[in-house]
Amino acid sequence: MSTNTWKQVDQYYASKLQKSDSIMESVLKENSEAGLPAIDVSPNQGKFLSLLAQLKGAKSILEIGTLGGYSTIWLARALPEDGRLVTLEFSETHAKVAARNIRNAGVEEKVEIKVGAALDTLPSLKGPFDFIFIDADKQNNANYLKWALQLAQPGAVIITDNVVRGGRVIDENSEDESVQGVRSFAEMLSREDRIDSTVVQTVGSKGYDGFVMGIVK
Ligand SMILES: C[S@@+](CC[C@H](N)C(=O)[O-])C[C@H]1O[C@@H](n2cnc3c(N)ncnc32)[C@H](O)[C@@H]1O
Ligand SMILES: [Mg+2]
Repeated sequence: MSTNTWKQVDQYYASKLQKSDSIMESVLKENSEAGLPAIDVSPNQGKFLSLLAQLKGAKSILEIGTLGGYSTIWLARALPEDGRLVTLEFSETHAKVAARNIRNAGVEEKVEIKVGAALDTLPSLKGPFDFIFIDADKQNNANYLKWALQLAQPGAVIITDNVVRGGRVIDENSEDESVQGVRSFAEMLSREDRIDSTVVQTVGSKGYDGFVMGIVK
C-alpha cells in the first residue's frame, strides 16, 4: 500500500464526511501565507479531535502547541456556549496568526492563547481541565504529561499527537530528539498508574503517525 493511496483515501473520506468548510480552509491558507509549517493535524484528524471532545462532553480544554490555531478551532467548536479553551504557544508569530484565525472562526470568546514556553506558562494555569491535547515540542512530552496529570480532573481525556513518527519511535538508538522525547513519554506512561492509555496509529495526508489517548483515573 503506497503513501499515495493513504492520501487519496484520506481525501476521499474528507470529501464524504466533512461539509465544505471555508473557515477551516482559510485557516490553512492564512497559515501558509504567513510561512507557518504545515504541521497541523489533518482535516480528518481535526474532526476526530472535535468528535472526541464532544463524546467527552468537554467544557474546559487545554492545548499545548497552537501553531496557527487549526486544531484549536476544531476543539473550540466542540465546546458548549460556556466552555473554554486555553492554548499554549511559544512563537509570537504563530500566536498572532492563530489569534487572527480564531477571531475569523468566531470562537475567540472561548479561546485564550498564552504565549511563551509551555513549561513557563503551565504553572500559571487554573485547572481542572477535562480534555487535554499535547502537540508541541516532542522533547518535552514527558514534562507535558506530568503537567497534564496535575491539571486534569478525574475522567479527563489526554490526547498526545505524533507519537509514531513514521515508525521511528521503536528505534532506541535514534539521535532524533523528538523520537527520544516520545520514547521518554511512553516510558513514563508505562510506569504511571493515574492514566489508562492506548495508541491509535494513523496514516493519511500527514504520513504515518499516531495518537496516544488516555483517561485519567
Ligand atoms: C505541531 S505544531 C502544533 C499544531 C497544532 N496543534 C495543530 O494541529 O494545528 C507545534 C507548535 O508548538 C509550538 N512549540 C514548540 N515548542 C514549544 C514550547 N516549548 N512551548 C509552547 N509551544 C511550543 C511550535 O511553535 C508550534 O507552533
Ligand atoms: Mg501534531
